[in-house]
Amino acid sequence: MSSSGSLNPESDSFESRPVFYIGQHDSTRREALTDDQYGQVLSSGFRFVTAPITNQHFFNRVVDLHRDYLKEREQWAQQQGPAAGQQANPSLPAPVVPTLTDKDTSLFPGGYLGSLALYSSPWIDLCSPDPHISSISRQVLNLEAAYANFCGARTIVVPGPRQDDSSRGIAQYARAIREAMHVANRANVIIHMPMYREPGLEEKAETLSSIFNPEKEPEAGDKKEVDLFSAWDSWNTIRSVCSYSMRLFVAIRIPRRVPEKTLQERWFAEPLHYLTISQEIFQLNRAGHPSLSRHHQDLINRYMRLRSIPWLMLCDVGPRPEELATVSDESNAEFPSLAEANQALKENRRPHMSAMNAHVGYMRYLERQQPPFSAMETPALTSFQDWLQPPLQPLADNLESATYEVFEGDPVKYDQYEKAITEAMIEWRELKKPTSTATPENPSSSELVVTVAGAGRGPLVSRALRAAESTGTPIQIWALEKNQDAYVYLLRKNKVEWGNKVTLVKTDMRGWEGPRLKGREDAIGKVDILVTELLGSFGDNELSPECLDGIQNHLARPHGISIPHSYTAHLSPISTPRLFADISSRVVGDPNAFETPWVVRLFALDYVSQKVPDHPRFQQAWEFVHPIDVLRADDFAAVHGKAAKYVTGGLGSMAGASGTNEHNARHCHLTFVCPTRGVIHGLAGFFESVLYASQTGAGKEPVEISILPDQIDRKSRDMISWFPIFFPLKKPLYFPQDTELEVSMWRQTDDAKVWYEWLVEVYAWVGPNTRIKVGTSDLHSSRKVACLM
Ligand SMILES: C[S@@+](CC[C@H](N)C(=O)[O-])C[C@H]1O[C@@H](n2cnc3c(N)ncnc32)[C@H](O)[C@@H]1O
Repeated sequence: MSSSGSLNPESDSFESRPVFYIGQHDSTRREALTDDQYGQVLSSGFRFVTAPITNQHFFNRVVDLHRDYLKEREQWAQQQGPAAGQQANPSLPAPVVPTLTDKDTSLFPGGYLGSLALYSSPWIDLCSPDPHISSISRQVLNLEAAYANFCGARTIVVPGPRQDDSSRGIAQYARAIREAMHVANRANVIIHMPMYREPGLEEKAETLSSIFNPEKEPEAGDKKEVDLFSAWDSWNTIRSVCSYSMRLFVAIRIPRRVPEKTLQERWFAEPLHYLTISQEIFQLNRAGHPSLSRHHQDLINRYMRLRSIPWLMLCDVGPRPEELATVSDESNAEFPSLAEANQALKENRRPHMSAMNAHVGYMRYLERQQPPFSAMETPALTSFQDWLQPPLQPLADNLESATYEVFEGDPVKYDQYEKAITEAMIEWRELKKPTSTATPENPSSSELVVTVAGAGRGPLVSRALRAAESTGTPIQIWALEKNQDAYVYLLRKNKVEWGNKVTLVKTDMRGWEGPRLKGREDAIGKVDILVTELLGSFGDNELSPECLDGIQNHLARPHGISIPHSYTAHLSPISTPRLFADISSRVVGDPNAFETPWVVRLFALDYVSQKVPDHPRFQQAWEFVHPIDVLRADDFAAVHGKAAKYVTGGLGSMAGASGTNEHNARHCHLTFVCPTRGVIHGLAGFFESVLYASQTGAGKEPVEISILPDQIDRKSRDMISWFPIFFPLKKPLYFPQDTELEVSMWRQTDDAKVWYEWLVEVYAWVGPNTRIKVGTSDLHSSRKVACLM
């Protein structure tokens, strides 16, 4: 059979897609499968299977235990007479579930047990208001968790609470899970939750509560409005009580009706282990085969893009228990009937192998229909998803060649810089601006003085040379670099590639004396176009403003141009439970982990705020524009000398420093609107920059770069040089619906260091004109990991 190029791994045009890992769960299964049955399920296309930890025998034993206890209590009450006070004594003995025996389970260590997903008993009710039932349930869970852990289980699936209304029940459930995780101290625990409580899909299987305290079905009129976020809320309580353990995951049941995007994105950010799809979610297509709606397909495609791809668990789609009960007899397999052999031939399998399960077959089809990985989803880029990196210390540290090589792998940034330099050169000529090489003898010299400061291995120098050539602009060019090793590289490149056209200086740009122009080496000249790329994920966080302050006095006035011309920092509050868990796990070794702005390719996140008029989802914190006309540092240097600095190590310049960097301090206060309830774990930070803004007044678009999610495609599509920055919160901040999140952020400096401080406050609307404060974070500060100037 020929396969189209994009699906044939041998072909050059092969496109890869996320792989579906499909498992099977049977909600009526009360015994683990035998080896033969297991083999049969695998050969029908599944890759893994669930197994109950205990069996029907154990269930019967527990039910009998409770029944006997109730009987005993009644007898005791009759014997003791009507001493109501004694009967209500909470210290009276309650049922204790005896330890498991070999009759209670068909699981034993070894074999393929590690590849099974072990299912704890669905008939317990940890949320029960009946203290005996909740206690028995907790004991059962602990016995099962301990035994599964003993057997070497990697995953234990625990059915989630059946409803979310009782906060008492959810609290009991959450505490019981925490205890079970302590008991099963190695295995991952996965809570099986619905995406939301979809009417008609409530779990009906019997529980201890339904056996002993049957409730009447709610009347039709009792039906409440569906609260889309209630199941997520319960999950949030459970994982919070479990301190965001990295061993705790969630399996979500895909509903029949796919909910709105906000809920889909909420779950997208959670540690999803399984997506479970039960038989009733599938529709039959015209040919009678199972299929899923377009909305379901889109949902699955979205979740399959996560770095840890969730596994798919198909529930109750066969092979049916009765099919498995009649496990193929070897002799039958060797001598199949003619009809069986024919059918097997049609299905391209050997006669004794099971037929491919129709639902698995359909999922394999969906697997092939997924959009192929894009250029932004290479394995290297994907591996950076949600991976925390401490930000660079560009002044204190020197980068390695390999780091520069990574920068240079992204042509988009350099293309935009080249475009900006090109436009600046063209407009310089159009506007007939004088150049810094002009002298009384040669007043109309068109030779521009260009300086690339912080040249690294030289890619911007190459782009500046290319812009000069393409625009026919004569230039004198300088390249400055403080990294001595990169300087060696630049010297070589000048000889080999640039024909010694570039004047290289190994210096910190803040201490550079300025350009000595050709033919006038005894005097210091000025720079017409200053090109720098000192930008961090938040724009100013790698101290571009401070470095540019130190070199801008060499820029020709009034015509000199800085590329970049300006940059802005932007924020958005986000829910990112996985990063919170990751940072929490680092605190022991790194006490500043929660006060460090991390560079991270944010991926599994939920932007909790909605765009409304005047309050966009991404809001500008502040801006820096270059050059600056008046600098206090220049006045200070004139009085005290260039090298003088007064820093007394206070909390800001007001505490004793001379205040020469105070103009680079910033503050913002932003309001984000959240119509639905949720939780935030920190602030996502981004930047954008105008590299060059046209000066001709002809209404030309500025040349820009941006990493803002809603701007990057328009301004610098596919640019990968910067990942966002993440300002974490020490404690997750829960907020109700109709909330405003007020974010305050400061860029602080004491003339020797730069750091950020951030604070989030939660205000809830409780009336048309009344807002009350319902939560606040600590004031966080990155001063202990500040950038040194
Ligand atoms: C982000 S890298 C950019 C390198 C190169 N321009 C590129 O785009 O590939 C910033 C460079 O500026 C240099 N740098 C940072 N601060 C500097 C300073 N004050 N003086 C001179 N070089 C500096 C760093 O060593 C580094 O090589």
